[in-house]
Amino acid sequence: MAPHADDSAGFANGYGRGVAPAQDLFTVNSPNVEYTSDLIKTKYTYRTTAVTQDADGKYVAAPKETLYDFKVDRRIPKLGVMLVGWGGNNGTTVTAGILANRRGLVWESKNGKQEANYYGSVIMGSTTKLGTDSNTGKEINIPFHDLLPMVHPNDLIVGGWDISGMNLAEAMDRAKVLEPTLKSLVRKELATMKPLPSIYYPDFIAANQEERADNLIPGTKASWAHVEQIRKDIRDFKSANGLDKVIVQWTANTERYADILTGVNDTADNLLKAIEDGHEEVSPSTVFAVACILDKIPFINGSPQNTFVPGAIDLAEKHGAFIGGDDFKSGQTKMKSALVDFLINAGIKLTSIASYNHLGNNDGMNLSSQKQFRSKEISKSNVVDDMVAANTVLYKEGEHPDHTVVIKYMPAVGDDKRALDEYYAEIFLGGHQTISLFNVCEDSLLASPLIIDLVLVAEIMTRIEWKAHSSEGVDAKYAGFHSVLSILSYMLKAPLTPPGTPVINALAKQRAALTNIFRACVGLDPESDMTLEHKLF
Ligand SMILES: NC(=O)c1ccc[n+]([C@@H]2O[C@H](COP(=O)([O-])OP(=O)(O)OC[C@H]3O[C@@H](n4cnc5c(N)ncnc54)[C@H](O)[C@@H]3O)[C@@H](O)[C@H]2O)c1
Ligand SMILES: O=P([O-])([O-])O[C@@H]1[C@@H](O)[C@H](O)[C@@H](O)[C@H](O)[C@@H]1O
Repeated sequence: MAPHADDSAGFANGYGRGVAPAQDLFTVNSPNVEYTSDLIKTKYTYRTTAVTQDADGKYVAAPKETLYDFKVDRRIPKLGVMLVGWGGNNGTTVTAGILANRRGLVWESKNGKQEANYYGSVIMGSTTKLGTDSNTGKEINIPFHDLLPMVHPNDLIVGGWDISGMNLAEAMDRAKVLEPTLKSLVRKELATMKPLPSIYYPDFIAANQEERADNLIPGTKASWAHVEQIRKDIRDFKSANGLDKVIVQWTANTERYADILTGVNDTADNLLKAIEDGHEEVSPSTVFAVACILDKIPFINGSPQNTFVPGAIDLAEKHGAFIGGDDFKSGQTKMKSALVDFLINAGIKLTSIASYNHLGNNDGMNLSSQKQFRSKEISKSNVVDDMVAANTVLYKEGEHPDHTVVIKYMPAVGDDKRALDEYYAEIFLGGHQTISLFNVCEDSLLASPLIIDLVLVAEIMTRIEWKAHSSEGVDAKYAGFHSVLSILSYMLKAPLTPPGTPVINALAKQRAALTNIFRACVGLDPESDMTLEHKLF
């Protein structure tokens, strides 16, 4: 989506919105924070608790301090986002939504006039506590987006690929997500947008998707030509739009899991060779991931399949490229990750979770195929594991609640997915608590803001570097965060983490990690909510 004619001013300095650092909402007054025209440099003391066990097996907890230098590039880039599956419900909805916000559109709805907004985006729609007013003692909260110099979604240039050749206006109609009055205001521009042809390996998605596959790059299994075509598409998109950076997100259909095969996708070299050899176990999403990794283009997987086979993670680490995933956490699972966190941390023993949902969009049709459903069942089921394992008072080793996930394709409800959940728990003295939820999730209107959050966070992470604080005065080199961006977990059902590191699904912990890492990058301690200033006096 080329920037709208009257938006050219938004790119005054050719480097994004040209928002001068001086316009930041706040500055930090600290000897550990230095501002230059292009950088925020901080010396940060990371405080944790190291736990060991003594000879009697008793825990010994010791405060631990690690000194880091962080560096944030304040210059906001002109950013493009390329969606794989651009012609889908999410792709068309997020594109129309960015356009509507950029233009400040207002349209008639059954409830009266509706203004464009970014509700449902944690970055654009929520606030975070900066601190406490020194005079009044009141909390000062600021828009999350202002915690760090992030790209504004109104400035995103959107493009992408789809196996369906429908232009975005026709695809928007096919999606049946948006109000006709809004569609009429964006139709003209969306009609000028046509997804690039994509790769299509029929065995990886449901057979019922074949009828829309009319916009294809030749070849039905992995090939180096496919990798090179995708790399070229990204280069051309970046050049045609005068972009500083591009981020790619998979919002195409859910694929079946790829088998993990020694000698095929277990290492970077084997994966590259498997693509060269056209191995049938390399999925389209993994081909896209490899193409992006080779050019250090951040690639995020919004679907549940195992795009990031071990060889892809190995390749990302070798190239210092960012990857993130899996599976947008938009409705039923987001609710679950908050509710289970609350119940178990309240000492209530969840013993059964039944999650049923039905939906009538194309995603639902694809998921009506068992292999694709299995990918989704895994991501929707594992979300409670960390919370259960952390509570050894309620659960013995290996014990966990019964948990079932059902998804049924019911065309009539379209994108307005119905989620029905029952949470059954043991409470005091043999009592039980039963919680039943009926949750209508307008899937694409919930997922689209997450696509934006994933882009904004992944992009700022490309402008943050760290190094261990040199005690001997010898400057170690700055480096980026680990290739696997686990900081994205708040937006994802099955968070990808660096190999061997724990998966955190508790929603509150995920948001706290995002908040406090950003706070550290401007030299502020984690927000503890202790508010001793209101408890000691
Ligand atoms: N709330 C949500 O909508 C939500 C939440 C979590 C995850 N997801 C996942 O996001 C993905 C997209 O959801 P949706 O509702 O937009 O689905 P959708 O079926 O409307 O869109 C998917 C698009 O991908 C295209 N496609 C399929 N294979 C492709 C390929 N190899 N290359 C390029 N395009 C390809 C299809 O033609 C389609 O237009 C699905 O995997 C879904 O499971 C959605
Ligand atoms: O995020 P969430 O609402 O738990 O999960 C959703 C599922 O319930 C739905 O069946 C599927 O179509 C969506 O892609 C999404 O994954």
